[in-house]
Amino acid sequence: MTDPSAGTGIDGPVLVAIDGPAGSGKSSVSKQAARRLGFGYLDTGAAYRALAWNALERGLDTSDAVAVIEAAGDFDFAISLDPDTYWVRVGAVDVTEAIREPRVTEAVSGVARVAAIRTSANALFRALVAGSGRPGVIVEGRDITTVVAPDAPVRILLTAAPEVRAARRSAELTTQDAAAVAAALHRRDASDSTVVDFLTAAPGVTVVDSTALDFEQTVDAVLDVIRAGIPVQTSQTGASDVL
Ligand SMILES: Nc1ncnc2c1ncn2[C@@H]1O[C@H](COP(=O)(O)OP(=O)(O)OP(=O)(O)O)[C@@H](O)[C@H]1O
Ligand SMILES: Nc1ccn([C@@H]2O[C@H](COP(=O)(O)O)[C@@H](O)[C@H]2O)c(=O)n1
Repeated sequence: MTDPSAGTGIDGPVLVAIDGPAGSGKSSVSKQAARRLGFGYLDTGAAYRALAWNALERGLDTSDAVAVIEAAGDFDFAISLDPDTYWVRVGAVDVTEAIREPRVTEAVSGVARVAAIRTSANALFRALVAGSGRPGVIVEGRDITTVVAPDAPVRILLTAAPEVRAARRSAELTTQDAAAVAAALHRRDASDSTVVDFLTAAPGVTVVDSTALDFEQTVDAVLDVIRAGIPVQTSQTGASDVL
């Protein structure tokens, strides 16, 4: 069930929803756009990754829904919404780097396919936005435009051609074989897209295709969509303008 006020900005921060496949630029572009707006930034994939990390640390089978639910039982998750100081913690452990390890990336889809986990995660995401203390939060993931915040005033599907996404990811992971990196990325998209649809834009969702754009051009394209969608008070007369 969705919170009827989620994303409207009436009772809390404005929510900007961004979805897209692996390597489309969701986290890097959202983080930079949030900085430019003074907004918070919420990386929802980090929650699924941290839970996968927790399960692996405990030696649990991440393809077993019962084991995954067990791992979620004492899961003490915390994340920064500050785009300038990003961190992720499980209990006292800083897992910001550890959740990017290939073993976690391989396991995360198994964790994310468990319906009970998704329900709890979505409630957590809405609570984090509501308590952010920011005028707005850019929330990125796979089902933000459709499930977490379908009523958000700005909803974007950020995409790029599969070979371009694979090349960008491969450029980050220079110690790994490029073909293996591309195969892992496409395998994860195939698995994740059986659970939620982030490859086609739902009605009302704006597509930003970064295939032919560089990073800054993509940030600007996303900011254009946000500014077009969010009216804010800019004068003491109460006149409405855009960011
Ligand atoms: N328009 C762009 N042009 C060039 N490089 C880009 C562009 N957008 C993003 N990148 C780079 O592509 C890589 C992947 O981006 P990022 O990690 O933000 O993707 P993502 O969608 O969050 O991926 P994942 O879902 O796997 O976490 C990063 O190195 C980022 O700097
Ligand atoms: N809204 C979301 C966000 C993420 N997932 C799952 O988490 C994995 C990691 O996400 P990244 O954005 O860090 O790559 C992703 O592969 C999905 O399995 C999700 O299901 N819903």
